Amino acid sequence: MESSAEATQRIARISAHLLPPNFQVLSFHLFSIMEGSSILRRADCRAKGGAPGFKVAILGAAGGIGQPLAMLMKMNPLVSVLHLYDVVNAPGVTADISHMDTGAVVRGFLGQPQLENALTGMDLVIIPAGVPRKPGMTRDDLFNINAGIVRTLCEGIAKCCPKAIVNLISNPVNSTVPIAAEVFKKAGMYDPKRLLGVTTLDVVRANTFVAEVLGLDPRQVDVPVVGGHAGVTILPLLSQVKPPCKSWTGSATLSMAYAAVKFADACLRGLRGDAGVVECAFVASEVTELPFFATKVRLGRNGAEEVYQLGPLNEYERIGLEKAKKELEASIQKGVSFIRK
Ligand SMILES: NC(=O)c1ccc[n+]([C@@H]2O[C@H](COP(=O)([O-])OP(=O)(O)OC[C@H]3O[C@@H](n4cnc5c(N)ncnc54)[C@H](O)[C@@H]3O)[C@@H](O)[C@H]2O)c1
Ligand SMILES: O=C(O)C[C@H](O)C(=O)O
Repeated sequence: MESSAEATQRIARISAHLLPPNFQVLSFHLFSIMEGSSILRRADCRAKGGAPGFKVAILGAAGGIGQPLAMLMKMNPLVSVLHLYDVVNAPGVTADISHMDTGAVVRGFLGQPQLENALTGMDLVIIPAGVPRKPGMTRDDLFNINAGIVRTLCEGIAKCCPKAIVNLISNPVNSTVPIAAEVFKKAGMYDPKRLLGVTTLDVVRANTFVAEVLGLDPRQVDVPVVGGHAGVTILPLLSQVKPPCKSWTGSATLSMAYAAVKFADACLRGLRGDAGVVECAFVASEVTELPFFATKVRLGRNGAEEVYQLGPLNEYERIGLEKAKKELEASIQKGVSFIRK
């Protein structure tokens, strides 16, 4: 094993050659920023000496969502360490992202044997791992493959970072969140506040569409989207749009990465202790008779510290709510049975 003095000398040697022709040499070394390499220990030093921040892992980091999500999290000043895990292509994505001259230290982890190292010590785990829909499929069609993937990843979280906040993106969210909850219950570490299904894309879309209709900047618009994340369970409460108004394919990856970062950033601000951080999320809930439901939640040091009520609904929304609850109940049950069976 290389000593830290030797590592320092080696890095100094590399730095001395920081001229364009020598970028090949530098790249060679940077491309070894995978677990177990000597560069990793340098990364550890930077993490300790660098600006304080949170440790974040992305599981499924080489995918359509994972890659732009990793890029955006590397740009987030609240992140000090970024772990990128996938069953394919993690080394290449890690090398690529690590070249960005922002503060977060990036480390890559490839395949199941490295899952535990990827998760150990993490404050926030974001999960976009699993298969996406193809044309003609429903999100529920993904259940058979993604349920097993989410179970395995959550078993790792239960073992290695049981206090982490979990942002679950993998579809069908209406079932994968209950699956995660059951895995955590089995492991005896379930904290409902720390498990959040990411429904931010629905909010981001609703804000954008409503802003377009109203001729506003989407950043000025706030549309609560409640229920769940599939078909009729996605219920935008247009009667509660702010500012108030009188009228009114394949799988997303880039807008989803944006939405995931928006939500993850809110979780990190909550962890930091910022006041008044509120987002919609699919969480354990008593707002309806169902055990999970998406509404606005207040994010704090412990995750979803307060789950808000639905507020007044108009007639159209009340009918939508009943339809949403019926489908949601079946999806939740399906997830629970997958683990309890
Ligand atoms: N919650 C939402 O709003 C929302 C929005 C868009 C997509 N999604 C869902 O997110 C998931 C990912 O979508 P995508 O477009 O990035 O898919 P993708 O196929 O491009 O990427 C998925 C990644 O997961 C990895 N993966 C597969 N099995 C894994 C395992 N066991 N451990 C770790 N990584 C594993 C794959 O190697 C791949 O890199 C899909 O289920 C999709 O339906 C959710
Ligand atoms: O629709 C999908 O399959 C992906 C995602 O859930 C979305 O809302 O775009």
